[in-house]
Amino acid sequence: MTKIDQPNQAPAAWTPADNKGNPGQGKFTARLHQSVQAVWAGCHEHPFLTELRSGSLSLDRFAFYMKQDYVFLKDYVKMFALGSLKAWDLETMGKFADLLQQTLNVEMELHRQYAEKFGITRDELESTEPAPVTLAYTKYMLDAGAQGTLGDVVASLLPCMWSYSEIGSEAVRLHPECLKHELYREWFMMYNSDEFRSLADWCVQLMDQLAEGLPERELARLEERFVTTSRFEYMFWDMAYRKAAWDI
Ligand SMILES: Cc1ncc(CO)c(N)n1
Repeated sequence: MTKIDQPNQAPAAWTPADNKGNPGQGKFTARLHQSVQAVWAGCHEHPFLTELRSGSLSLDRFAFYMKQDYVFLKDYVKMFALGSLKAWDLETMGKFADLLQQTLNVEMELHRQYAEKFGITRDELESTEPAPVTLAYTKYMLDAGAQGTLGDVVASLLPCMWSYSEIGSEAVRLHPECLKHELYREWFMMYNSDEFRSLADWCVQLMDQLAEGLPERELARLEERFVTTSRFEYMFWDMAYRKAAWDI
């Protein structure tokens, strides 16, 4: 397996299969990246992220995001449990088990501490009711993972890691002023960290490995998973900006 030299950049170009049965060229993740270009660009340019970068995002919008993200993380770690369950080799099983333990016991505690800085108590986080978009996103992802193969688990998870890593690194590279806000800077530091980048790279490489030799019918299903959770990523930003909870 080749190392991706430029983290957060699309892997080498991909060409589709021809109609004579010859497979496409290049990495599957290049095809995936291509298929969500408009969706991910929509995320980068969504007012939630443009205002977060400039520091003008209102604290109540960010607090709404933090609370829903906590709900999201609870199901996100269950995807790691599914990853461990569906993997066949000890190395991948162990990697997902590590991710589960690390996210559940370390990242979520950091999330609770970070939320406190916005005046959100631990009780408030624990008792947050999932908003419709959060519910649709997490339950779609868990269902895709539960019904499918390890490929479905990874394809559904990949936009979470890869898009956040891209958002964090592009923000710091192109909009370094995002590190000036006393509260939001921590968020950018986290998603621009080497640790998060290597997590995203690992997930990209695993996706390519799992896609190798699969028939087009299965690749198309994995692509659909990837596109769907990418669209949910967009909707999550939009939900937070509009603070869209249940309205009935
Ligand atoms: C909604 C969402 N997607 C991805 C991540 C990255 O971990 C996150 N924290 N929240």
